This record gives sequence, structure tokens and C-alpha cells, in this order.
Amino acid sequence: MSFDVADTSGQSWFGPGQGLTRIFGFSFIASLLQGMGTKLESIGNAAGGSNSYFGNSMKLFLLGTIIESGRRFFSWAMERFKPFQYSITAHFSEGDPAYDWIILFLTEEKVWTRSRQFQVNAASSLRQWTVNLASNPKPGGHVDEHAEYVPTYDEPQLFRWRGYWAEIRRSGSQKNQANYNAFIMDGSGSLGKLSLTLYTRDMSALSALVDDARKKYMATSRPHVIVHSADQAMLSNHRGGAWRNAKRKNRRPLSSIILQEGVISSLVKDAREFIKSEAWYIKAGIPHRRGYLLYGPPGTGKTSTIYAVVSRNVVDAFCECLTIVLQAGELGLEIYSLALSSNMLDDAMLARLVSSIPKQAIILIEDIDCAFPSREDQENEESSMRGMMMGMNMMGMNRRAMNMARPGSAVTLSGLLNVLDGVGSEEGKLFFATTNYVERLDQALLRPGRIDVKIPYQLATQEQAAALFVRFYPDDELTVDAGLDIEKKSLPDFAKPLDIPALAERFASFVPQHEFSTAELQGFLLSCKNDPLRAADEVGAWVEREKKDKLERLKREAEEKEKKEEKKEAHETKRLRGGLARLGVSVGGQEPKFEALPYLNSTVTPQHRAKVDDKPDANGAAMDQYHAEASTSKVSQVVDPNGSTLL
Ligand SMILES: Nc1ncnc2c1ncn2[C@@H]1O[C@H](COP(=O)(O)OP(=O)(O)OP(=O)(O)O)[C@@H](O)[C@H]1O
Repeated sequence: MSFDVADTSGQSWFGPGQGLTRIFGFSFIASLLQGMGTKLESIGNAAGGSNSYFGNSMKLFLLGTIIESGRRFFSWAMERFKPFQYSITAHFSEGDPAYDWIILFLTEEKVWTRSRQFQVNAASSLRQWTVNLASNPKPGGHVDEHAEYVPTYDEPQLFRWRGYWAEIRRSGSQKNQANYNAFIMDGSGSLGKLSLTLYTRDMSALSALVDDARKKYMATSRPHVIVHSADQAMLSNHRGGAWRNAKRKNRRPLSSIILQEGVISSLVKDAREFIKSEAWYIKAGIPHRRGYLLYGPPGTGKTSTIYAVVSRNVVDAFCECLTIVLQAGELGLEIYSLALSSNMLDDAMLARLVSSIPKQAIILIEDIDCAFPSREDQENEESSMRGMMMGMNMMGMNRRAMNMARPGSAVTLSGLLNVLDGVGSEEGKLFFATTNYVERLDQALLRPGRIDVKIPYQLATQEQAAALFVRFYPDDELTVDAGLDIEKKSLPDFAKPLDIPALAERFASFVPQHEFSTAELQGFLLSCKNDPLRAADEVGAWVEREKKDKLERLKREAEEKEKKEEKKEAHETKRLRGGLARLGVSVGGQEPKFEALPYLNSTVTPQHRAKVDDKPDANGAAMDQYHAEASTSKVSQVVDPNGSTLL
């Protein structure tokens, strides 16, 4: 006799305790059934041939009842008797940093070798813990070909780790595009989840495995700077675990950042000191956090500084002071970068994102001013929002949809402050922020404890221009050929071919102080990448051209601003007319044009009809009064500032 038993409990057969219990359980049931079956058969035979059918049916019925009862009894017993629960299961959700650790761990442990299904992506800067299917695997298991292979782990995979049996399985993964799309579109479905079952009752084995996974991950990513950013689609869905985008960037040497003397070294010194003095902070009862604000015009090197500083010196400092616990090189720092400009991000989501950042990480908020619109933007926004909200309300859109349609960030100052204060509760977190408009930042944000160090950035000085030139044309890489047509160039004596410092000086002499960003100068030098002589020769003309272009751009911007103002004024006038028309008032002796007044659908009643002079300069005052009085529904008279009655 054989039985097909579905494992509805979802428990695996690999647990030694469970497997044995089940085997013994079934043999007991089988022998019991056999005994009962014989009894029923003998009753049937004694009663006559027609009763053998009854006997067989009863036998089947009893068999089914006993199997089901036995199954229920065993699952009940397994749940109650802890000693038989010989496994621990941990779940890892996609979007959480620990998910990346475990994926890399599985790759390194070669668990994928029995996988028959892979997700194939075109190789990109997005980090994927891929496996190398080539015959000559490279260290770390990465392929530097054009495609990446990520095992899907859809089928449960059994493997050994430090003498323990472990099983991994995946559910609702991103590779299931329909599921992922459903998740993004309407929040149904779920993101990828990995379940890791360890067949032991020793909890410390699980934590050792997770720790091992984390260390492997840190060691593998150490040659690079890993920058995490939030997945916009996930934010739009208002779901957690949005740290799904991770980019691998090459480490940038500190020497490649050209700033005024001492800026970088003091920043590095400060960060290192902060990291090393954790004990002091704890003793003094001060939250162990440090906030840095880098502010100045675009393209002056703020972001580049953070990547360079963080990637080497701070990581090394972390490693140095933690050698007691960890071997140097096992720990790295990753950057979690937040863009407050996203209108998908609100206070709740921001708090959730920050709280899911692991310890010893860098939080970077670029363009932190985006959470606070300028006065001008605020005014524009207010007037445009009134009309937009009204329209959206009429279309029955909900509040969240309105928020998303609203330009700019939905993060408030208090939401941001809460998050920054919360950063302090996680030991050793460094917080970096950059902005182009420091004057827009609230004083509450800038107070020590939230922002401890402020570093100003300026447009390039002549010294910086010269240093940038030298970095572009390192001596040892230049040959006489690189000078090209040296004979033809009538350079003065001080600019001997390939005398890079002299050429750099000449180059810098054409660059006016604090007028161009380092990024702009870099752009020009890139256009003469292999030709230092041409760069030194043509920079003067380039500077003149750029100055002219800038002037024209400024003029154009001023004109556009003026036009915008006019348009805004015209729009306000139109709104006034609309308001008056609703009361049945004709403007400038003309009938109101209803087709041009989108918000109105009221009928003009003759008794409300009146005349009003069309005075554009008085419209603003008239409109204010209209609004004030319309709210109390007693518009009877509108007077302009000069005292003449308009209505
Ligand atoms: N001081 C600098 N030293 C070296 N390179 C620089 C410097 N400033 C800018 N660059 C170069 O210019 C480019 C832009 O720099 P970066 O993004 O760091 O500027 P930023 O100040 O952060 O700009 P934004 O405010 O627009 O974000 C980079 O390629 C970087 O190499």
C-alpha cells in the first residue's frame, strides 16, 4: 500500500527529526489500517457477498479518515514539540541591504551551480551579483563580458555551510516581470524574497552565516564605491525596501580633487577623528554623528569630494579603529544617496528609507535645498496650485495623486529634521549634504548637531586652473609628439614645449578668478585632451566666447522672467474677469467671454449686470477685494486704490 501525501505544512523533508518522525508515523498508520481492513473484510464475508462492497467502501472511508487525522495530528505535534523543530528560517526581502549580502554569499558559496534558471541582463553599471559561467572563473565570480547572469533560485537549493545543511528558496521575485509590474503599478504582488533555512537549532549559526555574508559583501565591494539610490517606482508605490538601485563606481584618488589649500585635508582629518572618537562621544553623552554641508556653485567638486573622501580615508579609518573586532578590509562604507527633489518622496517614506540604512554607512542628500522652494518658486507654485488643485478635485483625484502632480519635493522641513536627528541614534553615521543655494536653508537645519561642518566651494581660482591643467597633462605621459607642430607655434620662451608647469601658468593667466567652475574648465581641457599647447593657446578665445554666451544667456533668462511675470499678471487679470463674470458683470463694456473662463459655468443674471472700466492697473486691487468679498457672498462694490468705483 502506498500513500501520496502533500506536504501542506510547507515544512521541508530534510530535517532529520521531521523525516524520521514521519517515517515512523506512517508505518504505524499502515499497520493499523491493515489490521482494521482485515477485520472489516471478515465482517463483510460473514454477512454475505453483497456486503463485501460495503466492507470495501468502509475500508476506504476509514483509510481516508485515518490518513487525514494522522496528518493533522503530526503537524499539530510538530508545531507544539519544539525539540522536533530542527530548523531556523530567515527571510530576506529585496530592497533591503541584507538581501544583497545573501545573494553575493550564495554566489560565492557556488550554490548556483545546481541552478537551471538564470536572469540574463546586459552588463551595466547596476551592480548585480552575477555568476561567471565562463570556463575560467575570475575572482569574485563576476564576468566582465557584455551580459550578466543572475541565478533565480526559484527551485529550493540544498547546500552545506560549515557542517550545517541549509536550504534556499526564492519567491515573488523581480525576475517575474508580471509580478514586479503589478507591484509597481498598484501595489499588488510582492517583491523578491529569499528564505534561508538552516537545519540546526543554534541561532548563533544563523547570525554567523549572515555576518559571513556581510563580510564577503564588504570585501568584494571594497575596491569600488557602492552608491545606493532609491527606486522611484517603489517610492511612487509608497512601499518600503526601496533601496533597489546600487551603482558601482571606481574609487577616486583624493589627489584628483583640486580645491584650495587645506580644504580636503581638514575634511579628511575631521572625519577620521570623528570615527575614532566613538568612545569619547558615548562617555560625553553626545550622539555619535557628524553632519557636513558642502555648498557652492554647480560643478565646483562637492559630490566628487564626498566620493573621494568617503571611498578611501574614511573607510580606512573605520577599518583601523575596528581591527579588534574585524580584520582590516572586511569593512567598507556604502553611500546611500537621497534626492529630495523627487516628488514621490514624502516625510514618511524618507523616514522609512533612512531607518533601513545599515550601520556604518554614509547618508548623502544632494541638493538638500530642494526640500525648500525659493520664495519666487513658492509664489508661483501657490498660484498655479490653486487652479490645478481645483481642476484635479473636479476630476476626483485623491490627495496622493495630487501630491505627485505637484512640482518639487513633498518632504517638509520638520520631516527632514526628524530624520537628521534620527541619524544620530545609529552609531557612527556620517551625513553629507550638498547645495547650490545655502541661503535657502533654514537655520534649524544648519545648527550644530545637525550640520557640524560647513565647507564653502567657489568658482575656480587661477591656482586651481593651473593645477587642473597639470593633472590633465601629466609630464611622464607626454612626449614631444604630443606637442604637435611645435615649430609652427610661435610660443614665447617661457612656454617651452612640454614644460607643463609653464604651460599651466600660461593657461591659468587667461582664466579670470572666480568666473568659471572647475567642471567648465575640465570641459574645455577635454576638447584638447592630447594637446596641451593648443589648450594653453586657445583658452583665451574660449574664455571670451564663454563670457559672451553667459551674458546672452543671462539676458535671455531676464527676458523670459519678464515674460513669465507678464503672463502671470495676464492670468490674474483673466481670473478677475472670470470672477466678475460670475457675478454677471461685463468688463470694459464687453460681454464676458465665457469660453475663455474655464472655471465658470454660472449663468449671468440681468439684475447683477453692471459696468466696469477695464483698468489693467486696477485689476489686482479689484481682484483682491473680489476674493475677500466673494467669500462672504456680498459683493456689492469693488473700488480701486484711487477711489473710483469699479463695480
Ligand atoms: N574641484 C574639482 N576638482 C576636480 N574635479 C572637479 C572639481 N570640481 C568639479 N570637478 C569635475 O567636474 C565634474 C562635476 O563635479 P561635481 O559633480 O563634483 O560638482 P558639484 O559641485 O557636485 O556639482 P553640482 O552642484 O551640480 O552637483 C566632475 O567630473 C568632476 O571631476
